[in-house]
Amino acid sequence: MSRHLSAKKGEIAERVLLPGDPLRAKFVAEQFLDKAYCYNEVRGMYGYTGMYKGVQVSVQGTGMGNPSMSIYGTELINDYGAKKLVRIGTCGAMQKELNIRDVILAQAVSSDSNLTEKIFHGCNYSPVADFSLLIKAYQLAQSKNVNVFVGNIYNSDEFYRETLDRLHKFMEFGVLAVEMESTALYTLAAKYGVKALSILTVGSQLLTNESLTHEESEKSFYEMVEIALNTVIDD
Ligand SMILES: O=P(O)(O)O[C@H]1O[C@H](CO)[C@@H](O)[C@H]1O
Ligand SMILES: O=c1cc[nH]c(=O)[nH]1
Repeated sequence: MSRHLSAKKGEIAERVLLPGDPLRAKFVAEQFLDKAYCYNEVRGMYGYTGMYKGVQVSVQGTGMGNPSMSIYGTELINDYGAKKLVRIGTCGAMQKELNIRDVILAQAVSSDSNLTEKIFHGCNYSPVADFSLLIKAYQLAQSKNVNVFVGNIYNSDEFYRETLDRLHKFMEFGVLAVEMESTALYTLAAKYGVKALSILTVGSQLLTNESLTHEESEKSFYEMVEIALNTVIDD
């Protein structure tokens, strides 16, 4: 057991998928994993372990935002020995060529969070994806003809913003999309010497105000989840 997870030692796999929404964890376990069992219900943050193509994989909800991701990520790595962590999230698209349901691989993360400044004594730090996971996910996406984009994303501590100025500045510099957990994930992975990648499905297009409903969202994750699972089981 850890502070926020009730799994016993050995109940969580070294390969873990990380959706923000705990119900997405349940959905992935039910739709994609064999012999899945729920190892965590603490705070309703569901976590499951099962088998995918004969390999043990876990899927753990992380909640929203860097602080919540930091808690679950730290415990998964430190208390349970997670080695490959792949976020399966949603994001808001910030470039016009991106459409709802497109898939983004977050190569690098820009942020308005001061999480890394605190760690690095006021200096900038660039959280980046693990290259071996990134290239594998990209090749899988290409082989399945998924509309995939690779690049810089915007990690934010705000969902509802006082001003759109910062968002527009990131758009101007080609940043693909906004989400709320990848700074914490990539920075933790670097700290502990494990592998991490964020794969995101476009759930809303900020330039047109189009967005998926909750019901539509669930069905839109198949491509992202298949890419994530096949990436994480690869050695
Ligand atoms: O769909 P998830 O993985 O939660 O990701 C995105 O959705 C949430 C905001 O609605 C934030 O957590 C953001 O990062
Ligand atoms: O974090 C997020 C996710 C989707 N859309 C946003 O505007 N922000």
